[in-house]
Amino acid sequence: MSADQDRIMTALKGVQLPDGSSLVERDLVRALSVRDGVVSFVIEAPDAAMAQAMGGVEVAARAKLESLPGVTKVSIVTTAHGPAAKPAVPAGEPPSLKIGRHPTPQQGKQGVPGVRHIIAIASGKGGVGKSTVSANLAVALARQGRKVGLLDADIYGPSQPRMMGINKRPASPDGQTIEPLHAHGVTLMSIGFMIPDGEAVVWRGPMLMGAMQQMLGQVAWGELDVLLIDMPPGTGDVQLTLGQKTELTGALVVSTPQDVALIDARRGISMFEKLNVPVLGLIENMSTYVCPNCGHEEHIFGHGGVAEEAAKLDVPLLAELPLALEARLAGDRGVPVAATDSPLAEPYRKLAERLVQLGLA
Ligand SMILES: Nc1ncnc2c1ncn2[C@@H]1O[C@H](COP(=O)(O)OP(=O)(O)OP(=O)(O)O)[C@@H](O)[C@H]1O
Repeated sequence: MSADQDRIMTALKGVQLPDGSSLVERDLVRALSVRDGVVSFVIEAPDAAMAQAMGGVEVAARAKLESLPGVTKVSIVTTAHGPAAKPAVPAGEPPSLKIGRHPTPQQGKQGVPGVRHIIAIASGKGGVGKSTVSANLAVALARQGRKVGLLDADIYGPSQPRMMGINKRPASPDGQTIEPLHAHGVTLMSIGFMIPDGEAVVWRGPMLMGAMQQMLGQVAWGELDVLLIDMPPGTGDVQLTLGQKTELTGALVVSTPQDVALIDARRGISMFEKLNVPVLGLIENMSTYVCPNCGHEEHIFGHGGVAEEAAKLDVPLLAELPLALEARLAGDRGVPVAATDSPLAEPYRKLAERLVQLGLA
């Protein structure tokens, strides 16, 4: 624990619970993070009733911390550990499926029963089109008759509900397993279906590890040829957890040809190498821009960078995907362009075909 974290924990020792004990004494503080004066943590109450009684405690904890020198912002989320009280749970909703619990101990890397390949789709940098590629590739594989799952693990901004055009809370008839949703022939699960906007952003290591374990192990994925995981950008806790704890077939790294994107992509690739996760190939997105009016082709973000990087790393450049307004509009509409008859579906069809030929999907 860092000196900053120590200081916060010491202050929290003075925050009393209704029964006279303290947050620290009862060991209810989770995922404490202190960065640039911003303090965030989770109060994990033992049950829903106690979580509800925590309102005053949250206010007191916030006031106490805000009075400390150097603290500029305090963000606290209260969650309940274990099942909610029965009457509070509407019928059909999963009572014991609180996503974001602590991980259960696990020996070594684990696969998902019934799933042949698990492929992480990653990028070094946000906004390069990783979610767009994940959605379209999943749909293109499904159109080729493959049984495909898509797990949206982008805790910072789950975009698959929007891109795949479906957003509702999955059911759990037995209260243990989560039934995934289905869209465009793809079996789909998103962290965004299960938690309120922004909640996961405050999670750190163990909470994220627990959430990933649940999304892989508690979801009834069924028999799949391939499960694609749309990762958060960068090289954070989700990547580490998945790389260390999940039997991944490998990772696909998406980048634009821009130098800054490539520098970040390189960082991502080196992380996967350290975790012994094979980098299956690179995908260049926003490769060229073809003007819809005059047909002129422009390399807006430069050209050839991703191909050079792939050659250097001795991994295949699996696709060069054009920058096209239609692709963005399709994503915003909830019908990925790969699900349509547009010529823009073609590069995704080829990418899917290539993965099947390589025995990866
Ligand atoms: N080839 C493309 N042509 C046009 N627009 C695209 C293309 N690829 C992605 N976009 C658009 O760029 C934006 C960012 O894409 P996307 O969300 O897929 O990126 P991301 O890498 O997953 O970002 P983040 O990691 O921040 O979630 C979206 O609005 C998307 O529609």
